[in-house]
Amino acid sequence: MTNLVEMKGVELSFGEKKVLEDINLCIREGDFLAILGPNGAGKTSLLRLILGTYRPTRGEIFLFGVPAARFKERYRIGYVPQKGGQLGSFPATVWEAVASGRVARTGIWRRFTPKDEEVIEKTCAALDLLPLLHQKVSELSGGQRQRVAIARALASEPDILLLDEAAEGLDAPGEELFYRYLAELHKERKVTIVMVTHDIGAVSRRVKRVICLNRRIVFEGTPAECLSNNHLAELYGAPVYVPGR
Ligand SMILES: Nc1ncnc2c1ncn2[C@@H]1O[C@H](COP(=O)(O)OP(=O)(O)OP(=O)(O)O)[C@@H](O)[C@H]1O
Repeated sequence: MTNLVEMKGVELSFGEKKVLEDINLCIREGDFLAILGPNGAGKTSLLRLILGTYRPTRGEIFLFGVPAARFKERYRIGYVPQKGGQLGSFPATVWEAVASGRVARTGIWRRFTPKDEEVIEKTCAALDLLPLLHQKVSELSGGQRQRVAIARALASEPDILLLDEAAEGLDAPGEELFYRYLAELHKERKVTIVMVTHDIGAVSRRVKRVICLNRRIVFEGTPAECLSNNHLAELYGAPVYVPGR
């Protein structure tokens, strides 16, 4: 099985402040992984290392087998930032916003082919965005914008999708649709999924593997192992109530 992401002895510091330490991590093709951890644990920073927006202070990162600094095929990594990034001020329609995600694959100079347009439309359909295609993103609700952010990340047909608290702000039907779509992406389109989340209930039901992060990786295993051994209480420093357990 191919390693899509490999981190070896990775450390990240900002000045004197060590944000991540001794990170050894493999994300393999077909993984469905959740990263849990308290506020400030370094979860977003870990995603940013994968995205190449942060460089490690120490250690090595390989993306699809290539050293991260030399990795060019960025479209293979889809990213949904916390709260959908700055999509709220996006001066564009839903279709344009999602299409801008496709540009990561096509490059800015090439016109869209019918196949590009088909992918954009299918992605919008899967996230129930077809009725909103011509609306301005700035006029949407937070949950609708979040779906646009997810569709935008998927429009480049990435091999791996990084989601930073992406279900936050979705209502119950929106959340159900979101998880159903993730499961389908993972199963049918073989997209590898890495989600940073605080939603332990959702994690325990849906993912295959959990990583608990608090500057270091303090646990790695199945959701059942994570829940059965009090790792969460240790991680968060207090007992954790998990709905449905
Ligand atoms: N560019 C930066 N410059 C300085 N410090 C930073 C920078 N980016 C992150 N940090 C610090 O790194 C630490 C980890 O931040 P990070 O956002 O990765 O945590 P997190 O686990 O995602 O937190 P949350 O659950 O609150 O989103 C924090 O103390 C943060 O202030």
